[in-house]
Amino acid sequence: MQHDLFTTNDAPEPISIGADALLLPQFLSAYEQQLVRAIDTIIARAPWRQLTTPGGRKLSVRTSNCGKYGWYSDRAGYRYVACDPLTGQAWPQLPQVFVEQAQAAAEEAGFADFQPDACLLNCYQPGVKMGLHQDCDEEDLSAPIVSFSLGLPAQFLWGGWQRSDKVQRIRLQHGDVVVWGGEDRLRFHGIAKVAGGNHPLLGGQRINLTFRQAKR
Ligand SMILES: O=C(O)CCC(=O)C(=O)O
Ligand SMILES: [Fe+2]
Repeated sequence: MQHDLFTTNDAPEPISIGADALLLPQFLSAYEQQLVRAIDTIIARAPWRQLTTPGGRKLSVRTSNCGKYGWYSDRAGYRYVACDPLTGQAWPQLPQVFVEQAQAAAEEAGFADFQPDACLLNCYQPGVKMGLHQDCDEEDLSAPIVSFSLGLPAQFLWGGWQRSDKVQRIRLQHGDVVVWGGEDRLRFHGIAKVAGGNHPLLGGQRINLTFRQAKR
C-alpha cells in the first residue's frame, strides 16, 4: 500500500451506530481552543443555570444556549424561546466555528444542508447525568441532531425507539461528535453519571453542545 505523506490523516474512522447515526471520534481536535473560547464568551452573556422540569424538579445538568432559539424548561413546559428568560436578552449568536463544524459533521453523516438555529450547551460536573429521553421539541424532525463532546469523558446511553429498549453504552471523549437523524432521529438517549477527573482544557467538567434545527 502506498502512503501519501502529505495527506496523512490521524483522525480515527467514523463509527456507525445506526442506519442514520454516526460517531465521529476526534472530529473537533483541531478546534478545541476556538470552541472553548467561544463557550466562555457565550457563558459570560448567558450564564449556566439549572432549569426546572414541568413537574417541578431541578435538572442536575446546568444549561445555556446560543443561536436564534434556546431550549428552555420550567413549570410551563419544554420549549424553544428566542430570548433568555434570565436576562431578557436574545441568546448569543451561534459562533462561526460552531456552525462550520456542526455542518461539516452533519454532512459526514449524510445530512447535507443542516441549518442549526439552536445550540443547547450542557455542563456536567462529576456525578451529573442525563436520563433517557428523546429530542422531540423540534418542529422539523427531518433535520438531524449534532452533538459535540468536550472535557471529561462520558458514557453515552444509546437506546432504541422505546424507553424500555436495550441501551448501548458508547464512550464519548473530548473532541468527539455524534450525529443522529433520519430513522434514528427519535431514539432514546442519555448520559450516565459523569465520573470525576481533571481535563487539561476544561478541568472537572464535561461540556456538551447539541445543535438542532428547532423551527422550520
Ligand atoms: O450530553 C450529551 O451528550 C447529550 C445531551 C442531550 O441529549 C440533550 O441535551 O438533549
Ligand atoms: Fe437529547
